Amino acid sequence: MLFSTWFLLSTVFSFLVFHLLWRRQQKIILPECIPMLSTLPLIGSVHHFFEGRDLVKLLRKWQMKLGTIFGVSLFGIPVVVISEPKYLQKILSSSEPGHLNRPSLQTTSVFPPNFRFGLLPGNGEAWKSQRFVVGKAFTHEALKTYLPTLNLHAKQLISEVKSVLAENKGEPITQLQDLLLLASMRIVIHVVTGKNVQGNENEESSQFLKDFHSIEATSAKFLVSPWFAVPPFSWWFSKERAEVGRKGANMEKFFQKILEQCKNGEDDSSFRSMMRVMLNQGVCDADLLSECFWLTFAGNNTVGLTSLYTLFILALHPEHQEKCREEVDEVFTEVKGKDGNLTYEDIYKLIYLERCIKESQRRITVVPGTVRKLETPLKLEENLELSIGTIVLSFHDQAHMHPKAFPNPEKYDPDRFLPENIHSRNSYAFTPFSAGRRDCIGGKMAMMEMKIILAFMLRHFEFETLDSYDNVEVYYNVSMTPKRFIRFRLKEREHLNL
Ligand code: HEM
Repeated sequence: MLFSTWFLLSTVFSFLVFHLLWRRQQKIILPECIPMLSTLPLIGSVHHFFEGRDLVKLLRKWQMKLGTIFGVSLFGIPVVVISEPKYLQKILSSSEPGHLNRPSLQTTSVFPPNFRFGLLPGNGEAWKSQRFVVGKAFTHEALKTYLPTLNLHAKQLISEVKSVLAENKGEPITQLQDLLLLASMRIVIHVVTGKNVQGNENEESSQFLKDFHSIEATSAKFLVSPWFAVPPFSWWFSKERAEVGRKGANMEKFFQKILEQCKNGEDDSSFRSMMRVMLNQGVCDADLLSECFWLTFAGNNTVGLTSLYTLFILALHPEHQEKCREEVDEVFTEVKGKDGNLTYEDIYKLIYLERCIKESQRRITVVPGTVRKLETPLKLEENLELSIGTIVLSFHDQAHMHPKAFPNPEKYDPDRFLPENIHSRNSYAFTPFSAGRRDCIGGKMAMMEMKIILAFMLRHFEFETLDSYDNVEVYYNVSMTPKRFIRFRLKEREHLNL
């Protein structure tokens, strides 16, 4: 009896899935002139995903074979992958509401159910009004007020690196990645909530950090496979699902407590946290807490990893490292007498460092692609139009290696970002923070943060690495992450008497 019920249910279920996939496959087709990965009935090109486990490596391989625009079918859903700057411009510069939405697939379902609202997962009118609200926390005036916080955490990072060096007694160190990720996490939480969670003295905040890292790791595990295009069966039946729900509830309590303090005027009054900015504009508690989660999620790994790759690449190129350090030393010499804190004006003087960060972002693009789901057709050329329902994947990773925009793309050359060179190429050729109306809202803050972290690091240490471009494998884990820790050798600049 039990078996026959089970058999009947699974037959009906399989039929429904089959029917759904079949209908979907009939509906949307890509223009014929776009080269496609070969397809099989129902599953489309999904079998190709078994050629390797790293999504970005696969996309690079297919691009080599098919060109800077190609199509993939995921169970009948057409995906167009583009890395040609003129096509990136078409999708990213569009302000047409039907070109601004991200596909709401598995992406949100693998996160805690209480965190469904926010800029990152949001779409349509709700996204538009939230972008206006959150935008007020990212104006130049607001960014200036975050500077003492950024300096504070950069100094804390230096003392932590010094402790690690003392423990390692001259041996190479592998802890830079963890230390940079922790620093960028503390910064973003501090700026978002107004609360400093530095140090492990507070059990509540260290539990929060643990829960957050665990949710990041779980979401990465589920988001890196092609199954993201279909309802997340693997997620519904996973053991992680209940865990994520529980941790999400704890994290909400953590944010809620800070919100109560904020409402009672007990928050850090030296600047207006993002939480306060939202509160002042009347965002309801549930939405506000959810947005705090997404801002923290978007703004920690990205900054920590980009800082790590910049230090690694500067360690590979001592001549550029030295030029950055000369610039940093000059700025710090002038800084003396201002609590050793870098000001907004100081940061603007770090021009060569900024060029090196950008060139590092070009070589290793931490967010390799961005997606949109078309709700109105998109014209790429006079006779090339993508229809409603198509997913457009802007593959920034490969746009950054386009030889026309970046001749000899393997070469590390910060001068590519001299003003005259920037002006001579399509501005959509370099888009680490994406571009257009739905670009990274935190891009300017991230650049400011990275410049402060790296300026302090270069001021205090000289960097060498035991690794090379060839043996540091960076794989897609939502952000591009090193497969194993990069090995550094650091020399403290004691002679400066800092
Ligand atoms: C190096 C650091 C960072 C990189 C490389 C980066 C990159 C990106 C990219 C590529 C997007 C997708 C844009 C699109 O779909 O077109 C994005 C979105 C976003 N980022 Fe960042 N990001 C960084 C740091 C930050 C920081 C520090 C914050 C905030 C504290 C932040 C908050 C966001 C938010 C909220 C979105 C969603 C924007 C929207 O949909 O309106 N990011 N970021």
